[in-house]
Amino acid sequence: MLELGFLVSWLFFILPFFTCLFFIINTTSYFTRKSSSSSTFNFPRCYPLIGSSLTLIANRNRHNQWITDILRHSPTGTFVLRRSLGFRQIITADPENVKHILKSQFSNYPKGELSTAILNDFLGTGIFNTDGDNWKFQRQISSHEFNTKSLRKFIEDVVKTELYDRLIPILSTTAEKNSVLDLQDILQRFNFDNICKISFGYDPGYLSTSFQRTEFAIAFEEATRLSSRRYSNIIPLVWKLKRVLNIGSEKHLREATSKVRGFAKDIVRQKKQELKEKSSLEATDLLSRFLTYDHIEDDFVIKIVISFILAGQDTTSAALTWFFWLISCNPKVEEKILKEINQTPEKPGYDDVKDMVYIHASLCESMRLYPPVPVDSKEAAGDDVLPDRTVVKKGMRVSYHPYAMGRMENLWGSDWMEFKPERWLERDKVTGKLSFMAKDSYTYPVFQAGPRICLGKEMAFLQMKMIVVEILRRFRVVPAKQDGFEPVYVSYLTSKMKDGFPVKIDQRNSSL
Ligand code: HEM
Repeated sequence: MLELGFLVSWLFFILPFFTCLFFIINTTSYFTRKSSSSSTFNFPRCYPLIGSSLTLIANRNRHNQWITDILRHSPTGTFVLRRSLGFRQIITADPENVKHILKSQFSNYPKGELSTAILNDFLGTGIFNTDGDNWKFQRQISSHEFNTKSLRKFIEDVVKTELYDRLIPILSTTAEKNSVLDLQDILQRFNFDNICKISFGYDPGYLSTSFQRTEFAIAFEEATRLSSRRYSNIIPLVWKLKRVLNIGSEKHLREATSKVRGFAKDIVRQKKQELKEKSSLEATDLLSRFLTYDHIEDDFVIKIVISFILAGQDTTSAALTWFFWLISCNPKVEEKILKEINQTPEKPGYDDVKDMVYIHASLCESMRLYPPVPVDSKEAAGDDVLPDRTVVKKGMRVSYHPYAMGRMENLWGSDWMEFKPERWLERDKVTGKLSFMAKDSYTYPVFQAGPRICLGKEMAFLQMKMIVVEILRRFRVVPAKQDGFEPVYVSYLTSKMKDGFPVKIDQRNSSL
């Protein structure tokens, strides 16, 4: 009944709005900005009141690809997207602008109110969704989780157990039965177990032969998906209204977040008990580390830990899904990877994987084309001018676009569309040894850059390299859908392969 009442009142609002809109479109002139570099490319048309919303809606299923087309045709690599009601968003693929936003003028570009409001119900003021001193404090404590000692422990205890006890047996069975599995789903499960162990010291056992969906993981996925849906509302008022009325997606979001919180609360209670009983317990997970601080309330700790799970959850699985797809299309790269694997010990450790430059380069190259976080936005705290002379007004949303940046000819050359790990490598003329040549982090902001650069970058590489080595050493990953299968890149908060990545697993013979 409440929903019906809401719909009727909503229609009363929306019908006159769209009637006006139709009138405006048909009677007022619009302008189309044309690039000096391309006379054929049509920049989005912009109308009074609704801005470029029509083109935005028309491209909603290929948003990243559409923005990339625009940025590739913009003479400066920057574009001002006019949204509805006069709201403007600057989107850039210019490394100088990225450096300005993420480093030189860092304090002028916080996450801002719009973004934090969207994620507030789910993440509260956890590290991923806060600015200023609160962010600094959380970053400082969390960074202990990423020192060399912790990373070594992570590889030896967490990754290896998940790999040898769970992932490899599942892949072996799939190979024996000649069946098909969704590699994206498997990698997400792997990742979820890992990140829960790091954050909570708790193993949800999500990757298992039964492929059962645990309640916590389902609620977490749902909360992530529904929170990110708020970003795609052309008019933010819509989700805010639904939230107040507790209907539709907002009702589901409330249920999902309360399940996640309830679950996290139980774990905090158990962990506190554990810490009380074993006063000398070494704080090895993030939760224990925060709980050893006085005057921090449980609710605050819960928000930090949930933020952490979100930050590390789907990123490495997204990166690896696209990596294995690219490898299956590029047998020469696979050969070189196998050569590198052949030179490492049977069960490699932290130091072995750290030094694997060809795999490292292949992962970077794969994330250039398919970054796990395709776009990142800030909000201008004050008026400013970007290095390319784009004028920024206080309150504007300013975004940089790693997906588009990985596809810019001026940054990567005319062969930007090729998957070429060699562009990250240099061979020493005397020794013949390959070494990795990092790009500057503003040209390649896949992990963000500057003071807020991803805390888990090194951990992510270690984990991904370990998985690549141990999978490719034993198996060949073959897409189940052959002939002309073209996966589709979609993004929520992180990127995904639409409809998953169904694969067959072929056992390799032992000589590689
Ligand atoms: C391929 C894997 C990964 C990629 C591409 C990636 C990328 C990113 C990006 C783009 C951000 C900035 C987000 C923003 O502020 O809007 C970020 C932040 C962060 N990442 Fe990652 N990430 C990865 C893996 C991980 C892992 C495995 C962890 C933890 C175990 C992690 C922990 C964090 C944290 C805590 C932040 C917040 C840092 C801050 O705001 O100071 N990330 N990451």
